[in-house]
Formats: sequence, structure tokens, C-alpha cells
Amino acid sequence: MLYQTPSGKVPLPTKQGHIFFTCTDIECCRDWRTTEIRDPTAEVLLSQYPTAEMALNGKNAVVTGAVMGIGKAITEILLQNGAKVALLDYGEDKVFFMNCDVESEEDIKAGLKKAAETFGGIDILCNNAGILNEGLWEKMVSINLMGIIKGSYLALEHMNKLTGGRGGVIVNTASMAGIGPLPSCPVYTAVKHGVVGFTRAMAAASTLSGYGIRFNVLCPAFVQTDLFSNIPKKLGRFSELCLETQQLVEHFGVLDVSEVAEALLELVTDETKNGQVLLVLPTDEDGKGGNSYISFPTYVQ
Ligand SMILES: NC(=O)c1ccc[n+]([C@@H]2O[C@H](COP(=O)([O-])OP(=O)(O)OC[C@H]3O[C@@H](n4cnc5c(N)ncnc54)[C@H](O)[C@@H]3O)[C@@H](O)[C@H]2O)c1
Ligand SMILES: CC/C=C\C[C@H](O)/C=C/C=C/C=C/C=C/[C@@H](O)[C@@H](O)C/C=C\CCC(=O)O
Repeated sequence: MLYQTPSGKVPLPTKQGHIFFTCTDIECCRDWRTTEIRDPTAEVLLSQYPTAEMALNGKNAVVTGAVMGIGKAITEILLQNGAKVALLDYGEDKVFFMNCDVESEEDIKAGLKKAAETFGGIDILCNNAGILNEGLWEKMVSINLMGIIKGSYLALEHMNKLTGGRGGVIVNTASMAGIGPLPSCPVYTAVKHGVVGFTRAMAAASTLSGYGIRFNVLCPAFVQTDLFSNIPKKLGRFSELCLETQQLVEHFGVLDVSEVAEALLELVTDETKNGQVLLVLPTDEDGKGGNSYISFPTYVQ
């Protein structure tokens, strides 16, 4: 159902769609009947939701690690472009819509099932949940790599065209440390390289087998989030390399989460992108840096 707003026609927001509006002019809202729409605590502004013809209208998305940092920014940009979004995260006071620890296959399975049932299918999965802690390296392997593998495999059950799904796109969050080494974080580097390799192989498997799913991977440099705080405490036995890490941060600069979300949107909406590795770097005053697709050596034509 479409509703006329000052900015054009938009679908009626539903609680399931997690799309809420703030509008201070009650007159222009006279056709809007639900309390959610007038909720003053709403986060998505009407002006950010301008037209019914948005790139992701009718698309259903699932985001892991969605309640803060990059995942929150990803969630917001998907909503602003018309998608419905299920937020999967963990932690007692941070659960928004589904409590989901990506280390647990049962949790992911339940989250995806709920999203598919609530929305009527899944078109987009952002495997984004992750931690940085070289001192707890086994946990980092479990969350940052195994969590992405579990999420991708379980999502295939809903999205794979060969098993009744309608295809779609899976974007995994790796890191610039998935392309080159971050010396203070060898295990983080290893798992992020793993995420890049897994994503590229899945893209090729999907093409060869006809899953109808595109697989792409985001590789941001340093981003201003909680993960990027108290770094010395997160380096474990490599804490003596803190200064070198700080120098890298000064060299590359620090991204805002919105810049990462913009890059994610490109990977989701551009249907020519499959198996792509998108490096997201701050742009400096001389115009150096910015986003670039990484080329890898090819051994098979
Ligand atoms: N911040 C950076 O500098 C940076 C740079 C490149 C890549 N990344 C990657 O981006 C992703 C998001 O990181 P961020 O910087 O937004 O971190 P963040 O700490 O701000 O947010 C991470 C989110 O993931 C959730 N999460 C952690 N473990 C989870 C689990 N087991 N199950 C479910 N949810 C879990 C947290 O609750 C939190 O909401 C991570 O994969 C990270 O490695 C971060
Ligand atoms: C302390 C860690 C904080 C946050 C983790 C987050 O994922 C950020 C990671 C940043 C990674 C930096 C990696 C640096 C790698 C370099 O060694 C180099 O090999 C990078 C490779 C390609 C860069 C291309 C370029 O220089 O433009």
C-alpha cells in the first residue's frame, strides 16, 4: 500500500519493516494512521526516505552485528533505500529484534528463519559481526571467520535458487587486514584474509552452480567504532606494536561508519558485482585513497 507524503508516495511503514518516521508537521501526516509513524523517538527522518522508487524496495535484508558501529550504519542505509531489515546481534542489553550469537548455528538458523517468515524471504545478508582481540584469538576465529561461514551456509537454504530461494546478495565484512598484513594483529589478519578467500570462492561456486546469489566482501581500513577503541588492550602478546599501529592509523586516517555503509550499498545494488573485494580508505586532501576494487592474480582463464 502506498501513502502520499510531502516527499512522494511511500509504502506504509510497518513495525515488521522497522521503518519509522519523524515528522514535525502534523498536518502533512493527516493520512498517516499508525502511532509508529508519529513516534517522536523515531530514527529515520522522512526527508531521508523521499520516494517510493528506491533501489531496495521490496528487498528483505538480514544484518549481523547490527546494533552498533558499522552494522548499525549498514542497517540505516538499507532502510533508507527501501529494504526491510532484520537485526541480529547479541548481548543482553543490545538485542534489538533477534538475539543471535553468530558462534551458534542454532541462533543463526532461528534468526534467518524468523526473518524469512516475517518478511517473506531473504534477499540480502550482511555478515558483519566481528571482534578484535588477539588475546582471545580462538574466539576471534570462531566469530569473525566461522560465524561468516555459518551465516552464509545457513542463508543458502533460504536464498539459493536451486533450493527454492530467489537469489540475492551476501556481503561479508572483512577488513583492509584481509588484503595486507596488520603486524600487531596476526590472527585478525588471518581470519580477515580467510573471509576474503571464502567470499571469492563462494562467488565462483555460486556462478558455476547457479545459486543466483552474488557474494562480495567489504575491506574497510580503520573505522571510528567501539572495536577501534582501547587498541593496546586488544593486541594480546603484540601490545608492544601499539605505536606502529598508531602510525598506520595516522598514515591511512580513520573512516566514518557512513562511508563504509555507502560502499556496502554499492556492493548490494550493483548487480554486476560478484566476487568483488572493495577496499574502503579515507580520501586525503590530495584526493589519494578512497574506494577501490582489488585485483588478484588469476591462474585459470
Ligand atoms: N572498526 C574498524 O576499524 C573496522 C575496520 C574494518 C573492518 N571492521 C569489521 O567490521 C565489523 C564490525 O565492526 P565494528 O567496528 O562495527 O565493531 P563494533 O564493536 O562497533 O560492532 C560489532 C557488533 O558486532 C556484534 N557482535 C560481536 N560478536 C558477536 C557475536 N558473536 N554474535 C553476534 N553479534 C556479535 C557486537 O555486539 C556489535 O554490535 C567487524 O567484522 C570488524 O572486524 C572494523
Ligand atoms: C588495530 C586494528 C584496528 C581495527 C581493525 C580494522 O579491521 C582495521 C584494519 C586496518 C588495516 C590495515 C592494514 C594495513 C595493511 C598494510 O600492511 C598493507 O599491506 C595494506 C594493503 C593494501 C593497501 C593498499 C594501499 O596502500 O592503498
